[in-house]
Amino acid sequence: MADQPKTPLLDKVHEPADMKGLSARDLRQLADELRAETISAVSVTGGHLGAGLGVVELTVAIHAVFDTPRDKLIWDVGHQCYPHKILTGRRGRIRTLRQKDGLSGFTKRSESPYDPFGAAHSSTSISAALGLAVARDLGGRPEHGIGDCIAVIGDGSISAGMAYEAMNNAGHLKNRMIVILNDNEMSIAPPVGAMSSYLSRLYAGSPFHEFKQVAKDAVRFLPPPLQEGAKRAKEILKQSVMGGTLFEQLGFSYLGPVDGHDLDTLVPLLRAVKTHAEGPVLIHAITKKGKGYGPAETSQDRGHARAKFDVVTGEQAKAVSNAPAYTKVFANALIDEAGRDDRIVAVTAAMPDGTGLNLFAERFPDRVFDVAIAEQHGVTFCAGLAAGGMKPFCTMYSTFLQRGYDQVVHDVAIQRLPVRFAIDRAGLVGADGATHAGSFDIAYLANLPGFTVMAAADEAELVHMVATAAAHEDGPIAFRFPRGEGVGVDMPERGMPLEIGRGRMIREGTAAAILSFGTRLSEVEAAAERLAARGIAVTVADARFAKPLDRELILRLAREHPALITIEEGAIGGFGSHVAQLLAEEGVFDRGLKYRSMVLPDVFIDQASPRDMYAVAGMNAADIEAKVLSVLGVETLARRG
Ligand SMILES: Cc1ncc(C[n+]2csc(CCOP(=O)(O)OP(=O)(O)O)c2C)c(N)n1
Ligand SMILES: CC(=O)[C@@H](O)[C@H](O)COP(=O)(O)O
Ligand SMILES: [Mg+2]
Repeated sequence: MADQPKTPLLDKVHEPADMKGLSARDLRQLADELRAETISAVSVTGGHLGAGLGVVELTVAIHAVFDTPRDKLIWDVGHQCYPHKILTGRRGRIRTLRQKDGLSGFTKRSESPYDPFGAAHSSTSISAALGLAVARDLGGRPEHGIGDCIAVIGDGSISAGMAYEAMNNAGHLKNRMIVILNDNEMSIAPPVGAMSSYLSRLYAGSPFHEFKQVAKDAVRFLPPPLQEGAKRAKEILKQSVMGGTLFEQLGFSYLGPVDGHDLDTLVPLLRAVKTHAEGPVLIHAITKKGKGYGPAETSQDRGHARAKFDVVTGEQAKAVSNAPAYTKVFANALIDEAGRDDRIVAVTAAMPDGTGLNLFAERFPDRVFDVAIAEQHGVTFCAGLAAGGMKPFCTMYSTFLQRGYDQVVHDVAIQRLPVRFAIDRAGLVGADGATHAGSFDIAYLANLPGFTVMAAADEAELVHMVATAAAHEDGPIAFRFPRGEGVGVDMPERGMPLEIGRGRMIREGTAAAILSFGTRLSEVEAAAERLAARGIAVTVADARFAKPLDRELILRLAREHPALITIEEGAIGGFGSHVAQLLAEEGVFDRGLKYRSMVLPDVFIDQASPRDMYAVAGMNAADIEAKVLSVLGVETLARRG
């Protein structure tokens, strides 16, 4: 009989409880519909596509077998959580993903009880799941009724040290918890490191296909359906012949590798684990990043991140700006410097493309190192490189450098080693929201003795700062620049080292002085134009350095103006705080200077466009104009947008 048209199932699944009665066939259909919905949604919103497509079956199986939200499901990184969000009551909002007032692109506690732990930075899920499991076993508050604790972590994310710290502890504590290793042999780029090779050997060396056959065969002899899961799963548990894996040595029961797309294997296996597991269990699932969508499966990054795209062709919407991206400007400047200095090497923590070091690698394949998701190691690796006479450029997003901060202090700053920190994604980054904001690096670096801290005001300045860093041997030096495109200034032929601790004048006025650190300068100049139209002439200067400060420039601005305003794309405790400290110590405030420091507000700002996020932060041109007017006591009409 011709296949009957299938009744859509996804429309009937508003929460995981609606999945409990579904047959194996239904679950397979639900997975197909969920995959299609994920592709459709991301084609409209843009975002992380490949990872979510790779866990569609895992998502269906976990929510079918376990009792979320009482059972706690924690997604590592969380970039793969869109199918999870669709199945957990957020399908109606899934097309608001990563937009102002929309759904977060990662898991988020405040968004849903099905998100028991937020993420976005990698390798935290096992620690969090273990914490929840121990809280459960200690009798945590009843309303927190905690059942099973399940961490889903990728092969890239399990390369980070924090994952081993967690497994080391889990194997010691022995509380029941479940780790699902989602092994798709991809990080953002192809994975690197011995761990990745080990996982491949586990997969290659296992009776994977016999394993599948055993699972399939077991179905034929199964007793009545109610015994289905238990019997088959016992077979599967017994078949896990991979004794002696690293994970078992750490105290985990290791199951797998299993086909992470085969629901007929996954569901009984998870049922068996749910019924029989004692202590920590690790299930090694083999999946495909981008699974089920050709343009993702066949792309180099397997569809890791996508702009809005045409579902049929996979064609992505193009960025409109014609100014060069800061990341590309940085990469080309570093390549230029490295062509003249063979001591220059570059280090990334699993972000070769995002940092532009993929371009550097094309020119200097032996002078770039991808240390995997291992920022702590990456920083101290650079310290070792510097101690060995090299000129290492530790190239990390501001937010991810946070992961290696003790290494910055202990291994770089105290030893005053000349590590160069190329800090990309400084300031507010847009769709990735609060977890990826580069808000704190000024504060956490400029307070370190011997550190030199710079911020590029535009793409030309960035070229000069790369040259300055390359030439700087007297201790560690950092330069920061934002995500996205430059302002379209003329570009220099080559970078020229800046005089350390020297800012630059942009325009002269008398009413007030605005001292900018970083790329808010373009907004400051726009504000100055608005003020000039009001007959208020302000001085504008670019500080270039948060450390060492340009004392002469700052004291002169303070002396020659009734008001001084600083601005930076960072939280309190950074550039403006250091200027205030200087002015206070020099007694300038005693002489009545009006001083204001414009910094990011003391809140975590949710995702929106960078412009909208800076509007929330009160740091666009209109806000700067208003700040000057208020400091000068000029009453204003309601502020124009
Ligand atoms: C601490 C940290 N460093 C870097 C990143 C950037 N990042 C996001 S996803 C990803 C790769 C994750 O690979 P894997 O865990 O295998 O997940 P997959 O994308 O393959 O599903 C990286 C490096 C991050 N989120 N957190
Ligand atoms: C999930 C994750 O952490 C990365 O994919 C990050 O979103 C990349 O950020 P950019 O898009 O700024 O490179
Ligand atoms: Mg992976």
